[in-house]
Amino acid sequence: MVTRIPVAGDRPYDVIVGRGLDDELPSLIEGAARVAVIHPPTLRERAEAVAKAAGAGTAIPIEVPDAEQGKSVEVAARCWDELGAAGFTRTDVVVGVGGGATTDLAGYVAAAWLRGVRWVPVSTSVAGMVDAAVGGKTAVNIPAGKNLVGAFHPPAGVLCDLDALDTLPRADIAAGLAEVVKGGFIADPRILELIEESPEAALDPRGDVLRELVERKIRVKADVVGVDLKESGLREILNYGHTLGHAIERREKYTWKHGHAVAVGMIFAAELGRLSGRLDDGTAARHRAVLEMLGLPTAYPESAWPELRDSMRVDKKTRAATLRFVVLDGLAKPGILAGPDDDLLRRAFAAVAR
Ligand SMILES: NC(=O)c1ccc[n+]([C@@H]2O[C@H](COP(=O)([O-])OP(=O)(O)OC[C@H]3O[C@@H](n4cnc5c(N)ncnc54)[C@H](O)[C@@H]3O)[C@@H](O)[C@H]2O)c1
Ligand SMILES: O=C(O)C(=O)C[C@@H](O)[C@H](O)[C@H](O)COP(=O)(O)O
Ligand SMILES: [Zn+2]
Repeated sequence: MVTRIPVAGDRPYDVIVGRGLDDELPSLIEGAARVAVIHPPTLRERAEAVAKAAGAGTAIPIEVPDAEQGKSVEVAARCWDELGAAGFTRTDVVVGVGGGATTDLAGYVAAAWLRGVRWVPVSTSVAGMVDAAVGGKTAVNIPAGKNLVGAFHPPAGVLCDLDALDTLPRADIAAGLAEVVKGGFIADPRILELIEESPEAALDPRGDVLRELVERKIRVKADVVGVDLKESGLREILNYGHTLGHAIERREKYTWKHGHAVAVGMIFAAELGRLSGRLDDGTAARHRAVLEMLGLPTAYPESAWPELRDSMRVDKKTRAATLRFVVLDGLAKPGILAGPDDDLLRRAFAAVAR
């Protein structure tokens, strides 16, 4: 069974979820003479299969470092050199095969090449399928922070082949579920119930529960990015837990999984909402409970606070000197908390400090 989830916008596209989806690729790359297949070493075989499925176009395999190591200006520049050497034109297509880090890189390579060529994420991780591959946010990291250089560049279509999850380590399935939990708190509480009913089923890559969670979270994201691609308002809700999360990732030099940092960041954000009188105690406590069920981290060293506090200044939601956080006014009622004072921030951090 194949599910097609439409994403609206100037150039609408589908997120395709199912098993054995390689036959879907040719229609997404129609008219391309060249197809650059950007992938990390862990997914070389999968990338070869995708290159074969691309059919008529000449495949240009581009192997990049794994995970966040690949999300750099230097790696992007190497990809552009390879596109230049291959004579890559505006009718050619970039395909990213991998998790969220690889598809963020591939999308950015496509966004900047000739000022924007088509791209297709073939997503192979939970975080990639439910979040990174959908919505056209592409980026690389720089020393000043996470995703600080990038572009909004929607894909031509997204392939989420659930068979890929068979080889995804359990820790990465759980980390991807942190983004699914985010979708539960900001928009679709049924997601939380499904995980609470059976965390084991949620983590099983062959089961129906994980598929339902993946599809539900994609719908949450599609509904938001379909009306606010460039994050001029509504889209900010997808950043729940990310203000602190990105600061943790930067402090850990990107050795922490993104979903782990977002898990800690969501508990902090829930506490910010609670302490500012906007979120009830029960919903705040539910954050820790559901994230713990999935084995996700819920604490971070207390001594890191001054550095994290500084790092949060470069968050993209900041306006002038005013820090802005996504908080909840109740379950599935996201809002913005602008300019909380330092004492409130520190007290909220106490909820995760160890
Ligand atoms: N653009 C967006 O809107 C958006 C949304 C969410 C996350 N992100 C980004 O996505 C990244 C996190 O995503 P991620 O967790 O997928 O990261 P990732 O790409 O680093 O993948 C995690 C690990 O899983 C491995 N992997 C991926 N698929 C596999 C498979 N099928 N089998 C075996 N191993 C596999 C990768 O090689 C890597 O080691 C972060 O960089 C985050 O900033 C972007
Ligand atoms: O799509 C969005 O918008 C998000 O914020 C989704 C996040 O899960 C994702 O990690 C995104 O890359 C963060 O964006 P950033 O603008 O804070 O870098
Ligand atoms: Zn994220």
